[in-house]
Amino acid sequence: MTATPLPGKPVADTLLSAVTERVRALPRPPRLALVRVGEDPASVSYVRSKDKKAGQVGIESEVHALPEDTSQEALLALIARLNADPGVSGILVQLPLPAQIDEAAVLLAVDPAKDVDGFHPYNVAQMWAGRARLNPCTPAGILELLDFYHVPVAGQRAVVVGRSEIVGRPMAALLLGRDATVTVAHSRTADLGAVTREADILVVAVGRPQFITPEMVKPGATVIDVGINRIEIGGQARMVGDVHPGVAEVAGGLTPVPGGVGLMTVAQLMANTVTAAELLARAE
Ligand SMILES: NC(=O)C1=CN([C@@H]2O[C@H](COP(=O)(O)OP(=O)(O)OC[C@H]3O[C@@H](n4cnc5c(N)ncnc54)[C@H](OP(=O)(O)O)[C@@H]3O)[C@@H](O)[C@H]2O)C=CC1
Ligand SMILES: Nc1nc(=O)c2c([nH]1)NC[C@@H]1CN(c3ccc(C(=O)N[C@@H](CCC(=O)O)C(=O)O)cc3)C=[N+]21
Repeated sequence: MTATPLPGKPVADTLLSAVTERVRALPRPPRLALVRVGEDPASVSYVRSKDKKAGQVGIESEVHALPEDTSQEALLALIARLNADPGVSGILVQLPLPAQIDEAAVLLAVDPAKDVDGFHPYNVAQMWAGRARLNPCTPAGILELLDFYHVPVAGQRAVVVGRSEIVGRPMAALLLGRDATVTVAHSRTADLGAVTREADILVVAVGRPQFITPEMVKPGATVIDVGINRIEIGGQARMVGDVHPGVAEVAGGLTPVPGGVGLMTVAQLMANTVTAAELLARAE
């Protein structure tokens, strides 16, 4: 058996054309503020692609690139200014932040109504309660992908490997909200393979190249590979996921890397930005 490939592109394109329509229906274009601290090459490239995608769907964007040695005070001052600016509908602070900055304090400072990442504690609580309007982009994008490919979620056994605040935990919350039976596995999980083999839907966000091997997967399962790992093979730079290619021989469906979840993350950010702008326009 060979798994059905589940590419992100048709899903992202469908989501983005709906976003473009919603942008046109607004009195003025949404504006997305992208904040980056330092020059981490991955962060530079992600922020650039978010900036570019915004332009393609009619969302205005502004990139605030701050030096590596920016103080927490200076970053909080910028966020306060963006919160107060009625022209700004969404604010994203690219993670990770340099060590001198307390990430939790920064996430707490973003106006929850403009928190297009869904990382503010208020939005996190709303999400776990099953009533958030702004959900974290990667997990929300994964649900869009499952729906697009008609993968049933309600009543299914879902296993999420990884418990980060940006992927694993919110993924578990959203799957629970869709009536899956959810297990969260992590580095202290005993007999990980036995746990992952239970999954009808297996979401992998570990950050280790080709970590999930074929014997860890139930035949026919849907496998979502969130991992982005840059490695060198024979002197060639390559991007690989957290799932071993051999899993395609066992799984029923598998997302590619690149071209899978990453595209959904960026598309969902545009959807969240237009949602924030709609809420702001309604409140006026
Ligand atoms: N495609 C996309 O849009 C996105 C991709 N990513 C990618 O997804 C991956 C994960 O990202 P992120 O969640 O931020 O990563 P983190 O490093 O924050 O979290 C990794 C998680 O994996 C768990 N883990 C590590 N080793 C093992 C192990 N041996 N067995 C079981 N669990 C383990 C950790 O467990 P513990 O908590 O016990 O330490 C932790 O919960 C990365 O490759 C990242 O680049 C991230 C965001 C978006
Ligand atoms: N506040 C915050 N919000 C985030 O959403 C956030 C973050 N911080 N920090 C880092 C992670 C990572 N992330 C990705 C975005 C796009 C791709 C993406 O576009 N991937 C493409 C191509 C990747 C490439 O070519 O470099 C793909 O998988 O096909 C991947 C990963 C968002 N993150």
